[in-house]
Amino acid sequence: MSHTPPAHLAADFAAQGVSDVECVFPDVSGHPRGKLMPADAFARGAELRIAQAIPMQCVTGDYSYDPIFPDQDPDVLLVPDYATVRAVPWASVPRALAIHDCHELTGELCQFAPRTILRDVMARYERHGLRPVVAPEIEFYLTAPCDDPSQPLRAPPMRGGRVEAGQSAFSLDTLNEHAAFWDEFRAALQALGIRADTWIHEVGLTQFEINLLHDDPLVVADQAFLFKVAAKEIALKHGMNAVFMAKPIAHQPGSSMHLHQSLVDADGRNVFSNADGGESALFRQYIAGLQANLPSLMLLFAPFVNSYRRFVKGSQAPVNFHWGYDNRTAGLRIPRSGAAARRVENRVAGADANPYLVIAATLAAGLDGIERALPPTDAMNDSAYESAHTLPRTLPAALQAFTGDDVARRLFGERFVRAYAAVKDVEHESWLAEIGAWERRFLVAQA
Ligand SMILES: NC(=O)CC[C@H](N)C(=O)O
Repeated sequence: MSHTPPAHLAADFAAQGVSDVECVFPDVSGHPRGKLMPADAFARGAELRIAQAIPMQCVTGDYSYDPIFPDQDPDVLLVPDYATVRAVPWASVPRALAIHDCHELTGELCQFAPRTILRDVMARYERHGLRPVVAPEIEFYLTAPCDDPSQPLRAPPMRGGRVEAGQSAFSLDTLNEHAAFWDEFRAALQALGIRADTWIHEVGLTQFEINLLHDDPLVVADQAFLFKVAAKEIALKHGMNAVFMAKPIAHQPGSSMHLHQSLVDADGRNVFSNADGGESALFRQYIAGLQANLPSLMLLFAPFVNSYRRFVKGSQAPVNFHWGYDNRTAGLRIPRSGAAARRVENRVAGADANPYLVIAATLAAGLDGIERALPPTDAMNDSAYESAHTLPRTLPAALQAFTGDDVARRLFGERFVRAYAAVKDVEHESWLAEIGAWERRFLVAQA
C-alpha cells in the first residue's frame, strides 16, 4: 500500500485530458461512496462520513453506539490506493477513478471499512505463511426501468417487441438479445482490469451469471465491487437496470455471489492437497471453520431483509451449512477438480452482499477452523434439502446471531461488529416503516 503518487500519474492524467478523479470507497454495503476531486488535488485525500445506511440515512442521533461514533458524525480520511487508478469507462468526459482506503483522522486504518477488514484477514494468513486465492461467480438480473417501486420488476423488451419467457438457462440466443449492452459492458470490464471468465444466461428470466478469474483476495474484491458499479452504469446507458438484489422477482431464482477459495503456501502449492494428491488435514479443518462460524456471520452474506427470500429449497440456493462433493444443494460445495485446484465453494452469499466482507468473512471463518483444528461433519452425499433449514430465516435473526455470540467480535473486533449492526438496525427500522403489497393484499380484507 503506497501513499505516494506514482511519478508518471500527473503526466498520464494530462495526456488523457483527465481533470477529475472519482475518489471512491466501498461502504459497508459495497455501495460506492466518495467525492469527485480535481485531478491535481486528489492525492491530498478527501474527508467524509463513513457510517451510511442504504436508505441514505446517517447512523446518528437516536442511536447511542458510543464509543464507535462518539461525536455521532465522524469523518474519515480517504487515502488513494494508486494501484487501482483507472479511466472511468462510462464517463462522458475523460475521468479517472481510484479506490481508497479509509483512515481515521488520527492516521490508522478505519476498523469499520470493508477494505481494512479484508486487509486484516489477509495479514493473519500471512503470519501462517499462507496466501488465499479466491474467485467469485456473480449473478444479476437485467430489468426494464424501475419507475414505480410499488410494482414488480419487469424484463426488458427484446427485439421485435417480444419479452423473454420460459426456460432460457444457458440460452445463447437470449444472451445475444442484449448484445449492445454486453459489448459495452465487456469493454468496460476490460478497461477496468476486471478479468471476467465465462458469461451465461442463468435459470431466471433475464438472469445472468459472470465468473471472475481467481486471484489475490483484495484484487478480486476490488474487481467484484467495480463489476457491480460498471454493470449498473452501462445498463442505465442502455435503458435497463442491472439488479443485484438477492431475490428481485417473486417465484424466480435468487441471485448469488458464490465464492471459490483455496490456500497456497510460499511456493504457490495448494495446501488443501497433500503431496500424494489427497485431501490435507488443513482442508477439512478449513471446511469445519466455515461450518462453525458462518451461522453467526450470516449478516455479512445476506445483509438485507430481501436477502432471506433467496434461501428456498430446490432453488439451488442453500438452506443449511452442510458440505458435499459437487453437491449444489449444500451451502459448501467441493467442486470436482485436480489436486492443484482443490477448493471450497461458499454458496451462501447473495449477489447483494459486499464482496470485501463476503471474502473476509469466509477466509476468517476457514482460518479459525485451521487454528483450532476443528473437525467437519460428514460430507453430505444426498440432497441437503432433505435436512432442516438452519440458515437464519430473517434479518433480525441474523442480527441476533451476529451480535449474540463472540464469533464476529473475535474475528472482526468489537468496533466493526457494533457499527455494522447499528447500520443494519437503521435499515431494518426503515423497512418496518413501510407497508408492503402482501399486507395490503391479504390484511385489508382478512385481518
Ligand atoms: N449458479 C447456481 O448454482 C444458481 C444459484 C442460485 N441462483 C442461488 O441463488 O443461489
